[in-house]
Amino acid sequence: MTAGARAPFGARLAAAMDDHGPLCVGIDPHAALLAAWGLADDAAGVREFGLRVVEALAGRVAALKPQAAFFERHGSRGVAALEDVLAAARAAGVLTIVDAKRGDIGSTMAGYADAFLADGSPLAGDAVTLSPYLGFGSLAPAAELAAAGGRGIFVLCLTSNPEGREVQHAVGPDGVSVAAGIAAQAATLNAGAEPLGSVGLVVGATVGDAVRATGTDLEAVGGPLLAPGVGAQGAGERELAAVFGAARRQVLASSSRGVLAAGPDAGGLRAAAAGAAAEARAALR
Ligand SMILES: O=c1ccn([C@@H]2O[C@H](COP(=O)(O)O)[C@@H](O)[C@H]2O)c(=O)[nH]1
Repeated sequence: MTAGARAPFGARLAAAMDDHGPLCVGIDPHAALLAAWGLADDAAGVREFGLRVVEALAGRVAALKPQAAFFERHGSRGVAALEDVLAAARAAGVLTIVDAKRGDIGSTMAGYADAFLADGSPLAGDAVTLSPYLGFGSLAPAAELAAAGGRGIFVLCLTSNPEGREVQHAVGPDGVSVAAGIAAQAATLNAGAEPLGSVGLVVGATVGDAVRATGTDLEAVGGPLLAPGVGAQGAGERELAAVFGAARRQVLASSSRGVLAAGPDAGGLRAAAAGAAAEARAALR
């Protein structure tokens, strides 16, 4: 599909969430999961793992989120496996968020943008996760390329791990927390976009009262909120509802191991994803 023909990512994601529920399933081929699925811990194993998840869940969940780290740990062949998984997802018509968490000075960010967001790149997904800790403005090349091609970005804001607080809760001389500042800059980029902008944030479902504590206005972001931490990290319906409050309709809950542990049987994966999607829908309606 050419860039001109592709609707904005935010609109495509909103439609997919309406159709399938607010759930993204991560493709995280951990060594332990590969063993449990009877696959080798090598590039062929992660490729087969990813292809099976795509085959089982395309058309049944709003998005899939391959975790680049588990492919990269197998070197160039692992990266080629990620390319194959992304190609299969593209062919199956399921949205992909490449969880790569890239961040660098602007001129290098342009390289990452070309890798993960350019038409024709074998590593391109529909969106990519980015780290704003070299300054939100350093992400501009990715935000611009994403917007031009109908793709999206998800910027780390309040991550699901407890260590994130030391950076994300820090308050600057203007009295604004790092997290709130990131959210405000995302809101500026999404201004006027309906029904959802294409600049999303990552806000873990495990963060407790961090949204309030940091003064982060998630509703004003106007973009999707990718919420990892569901399932294996302990968050469920109660946490999703409590963390996101009035911003709940923007939330795309994300679970990897919580669903993947039900594999390799496609029926098991589908049942686990359907259960997680139903829980997310109930929590976020
Ligand atoms: O704040 C964050 C940002 C990203 N992640 C990623 O999501 C999945 C979570 O996997 P589970 O098996 O569901 O715990 C993983 O790829 C993380 O790198 C996150 O957990 N928290």
